[in-house]
Amino acid sequence: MDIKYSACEHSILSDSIFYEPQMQPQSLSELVDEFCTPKSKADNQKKQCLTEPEDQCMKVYLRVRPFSQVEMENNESQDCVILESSETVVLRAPKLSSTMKNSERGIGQSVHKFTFTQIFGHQTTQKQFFDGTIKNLVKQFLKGQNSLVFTYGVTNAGKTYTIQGTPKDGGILPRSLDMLFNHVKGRWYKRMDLKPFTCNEVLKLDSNQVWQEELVKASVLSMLKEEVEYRTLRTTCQSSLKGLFSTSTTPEAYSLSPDKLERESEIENGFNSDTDLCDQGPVKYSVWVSFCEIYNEYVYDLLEAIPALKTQKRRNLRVCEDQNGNCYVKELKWIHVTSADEANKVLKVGNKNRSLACTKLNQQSSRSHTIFSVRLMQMNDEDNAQVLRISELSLCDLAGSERCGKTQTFGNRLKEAGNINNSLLILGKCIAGLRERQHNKMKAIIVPFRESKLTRLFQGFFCDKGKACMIININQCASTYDETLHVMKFSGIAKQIVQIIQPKLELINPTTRKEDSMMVCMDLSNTLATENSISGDLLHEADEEELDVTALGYEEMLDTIENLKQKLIAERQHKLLLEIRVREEMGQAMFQQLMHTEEVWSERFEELKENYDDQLESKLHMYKESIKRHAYKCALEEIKDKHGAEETFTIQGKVKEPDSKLLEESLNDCQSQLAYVNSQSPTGLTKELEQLKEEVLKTKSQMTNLQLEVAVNCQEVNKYKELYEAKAVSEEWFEKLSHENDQLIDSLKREIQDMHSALQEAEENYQEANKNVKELQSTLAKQDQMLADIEKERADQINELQATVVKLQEELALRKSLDITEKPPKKRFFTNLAGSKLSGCSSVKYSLFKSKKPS
Ligand SMILES: Nc1ncnc2c1ncn2[C@@H]1O[C@H](COP(=O)(O)OP(=O)(O)OP(=O)(O)O)[C@@H](O)[C@H]1O
Repeated sequence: MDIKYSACEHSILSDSIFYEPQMQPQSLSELVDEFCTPKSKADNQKKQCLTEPEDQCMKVYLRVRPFSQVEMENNESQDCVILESSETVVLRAPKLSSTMKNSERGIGQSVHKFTFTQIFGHQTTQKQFFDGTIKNLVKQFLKGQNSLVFTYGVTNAGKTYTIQGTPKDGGILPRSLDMLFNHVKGRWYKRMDLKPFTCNEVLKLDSNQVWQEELVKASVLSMLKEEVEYRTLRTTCQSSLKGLFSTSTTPEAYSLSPDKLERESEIENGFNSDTDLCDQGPVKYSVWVSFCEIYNEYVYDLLEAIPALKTQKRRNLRVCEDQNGNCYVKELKWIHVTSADEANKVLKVGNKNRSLACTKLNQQSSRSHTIFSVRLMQMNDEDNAQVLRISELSLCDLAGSERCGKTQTFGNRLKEAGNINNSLLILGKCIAGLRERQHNKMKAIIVPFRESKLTRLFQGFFCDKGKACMIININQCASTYDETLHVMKFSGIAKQIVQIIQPKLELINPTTRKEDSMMVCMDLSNTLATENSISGDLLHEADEEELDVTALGYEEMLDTIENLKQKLIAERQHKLLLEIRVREEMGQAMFQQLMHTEEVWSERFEELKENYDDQLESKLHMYKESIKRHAYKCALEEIKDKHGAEETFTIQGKVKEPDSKLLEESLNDCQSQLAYVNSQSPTGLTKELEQLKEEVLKTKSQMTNLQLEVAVNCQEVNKYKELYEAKAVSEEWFEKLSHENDQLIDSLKREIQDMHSALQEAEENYQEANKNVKELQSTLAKQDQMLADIEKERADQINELQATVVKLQEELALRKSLDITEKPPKKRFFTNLAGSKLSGCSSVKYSLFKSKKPS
């Protein structure tokens, strides 16, 4: 099929896409089914989307991969995918697909039609695809817009090919890097002392931290084990260290291919991202990249070396939130790069670690989501740099989607499969929820971003802080038709999402690095309030956020404890429910398998029974016939011997008369034999008789054999009967198992209840303790008050005493002066002195007595 399409972007709804908000789909396939709708409903949705400005709707592109040689040989080409136009594709179910079988049974249709922003056929080159899809998004990224691109499709559909491409023909990622570095060429912010932390935060690094960054970069690039480059890097690193960390490798170090040059001139002719920043002087750039993967709900840094020992685990990273509610991967390595070559090397290192991890941990690449991110920082001044803005471009290669809901595995593997696909399911829910929220602005719609790491990291791009773009990759193979159809249905809803970005106006002030871990303290209560408005889901809230409790006050701490308690309860309940669900699913799967086994055995049993019945019947019939024939022959012989040939004929005629149809054939036989006998000599007849006797003997032995066979068959029938009985026993066992399961579920429910009551009790105890604390606090306050009163009283008494002493001293001085002038008799002076002392002491004693009064 030769299809060339011009780049045009229309936003027409898929005919078969619909989301029912009231429903809570349980699996991806159910969710996908939710998206299918009768035409009338889809038309309503179509009208709604058409009211939104076209360029504000999320772009969803479709890329169809060509057949491989092997696929052609395996008859995979059955015209399942028909590209009708640059926006419309028709999927026609092949004969053996479940979709076809279902449609034959009257469930669903065998032909589906979908529309996309643009469709790219199997002959589209990497350049055509880049130009027609991501190029504009990269332009916007260079202008400061956060952008996300994610590929979605079944395994082997061409997702990695689309993102990374081949060394000779790069995909959208290397092309975006080329475009970026061509744009910033010669306008580098040469120092490494400013590092973007999130899209709104910049860290100011001191010389030691810059040195550390250089070392990290050198160690990451050295993982490629390209000796020459490693040596160059070390020299670069050493020279940069010598030069007080002032410069990095020069951006001019990489050569420009003709392709690059072409793109460069395109950029220069096509747009200038600096136009709206020109009033702030010449713009300088700094580029940082990271590469991580989400496997089984664990985030791993792909730029971190895989542990050499099998016993050592890979370090999994945490997803945290900054003060503005932006999610980021804590401790993820961000490498400062100055050329597309360096960025490509980082990509190679990540890929190497990814593939190594695959062999070591027996993972498959399609089971993890990988995210390559680029942060572009724009500054206005070399000496006193002011950060104008930071933008982020993330390219995500999602895991193959066909495992969703289809994995009929048991036990741990079932759990694992559930984990792996959870993020895809939640992504679908988020996309559906977002559309619903936009559609029903008055309603508080829950968008469960917090339910998976992937959607937590995607949240910003979906919620006013950036733009997202989806690439659907499909192959045209008949064998994966059903999965491909799911992917197509899944993608449709995304096209209806409207994305309006809040403009960033303020300059970003660099902050110093707080701690090595770059932990950001958060007011959890505020976060919770915001979160509730966003998701309303306590279940997974802030489960991994960092919280500096020392920064919180007493009341806040109590709130935090309360919140954490709630979350713990919710988490436990969620885990229990999950376990119950998994057990139920396992039980159901086992039950189905048993039912299936039973059906197969019953069918086989019936078949065998019928076969043996037929065989027995035909053999018995044969016996009867041959015995009859033999008896008749014997009878004729006897008659012939006794009465002669004439009589024999008359008897033969009589026998014939009653028209015994059964014996007609035998009689004819006998007649011919008789005629033959008549024509034969007596010796011939004797011979014939001998032969007949032999025949009788043979028939007898045959009969014995048949009897033996019947006995063997009976044994076999008994065996099957036994098997049937065994099946009944296994049914019983299964019933017992399900009974045990029920009991387990009951006990788990009881446990939940016990936990509830224990928690309630704990809460009551806690409240009582709290009350006691409050009482004690009020008593303490009263005592403090009393102490203050006593101290005040004491101070008064001391003042009083001091006043008395002063008074006495004055009196003494007065008396002394009087003594000198009047010289009264000695006796009287002492009497006076004693009298005054006594009065002073009594007052002191009195005040002391007062102060000692019990409080
Ligand atoms: N447009 C294309 N043109 C030519 N070959 C392609 C194209 N797309 C994919 N291929 C080839 O198809 C194969 C599968 O592609 P790829 O590995 O990208 O699939 P995938 O969807 O990433 O699979 P997985 O989910 O397992 O990682 C590769 O050999 C790739 O080279």
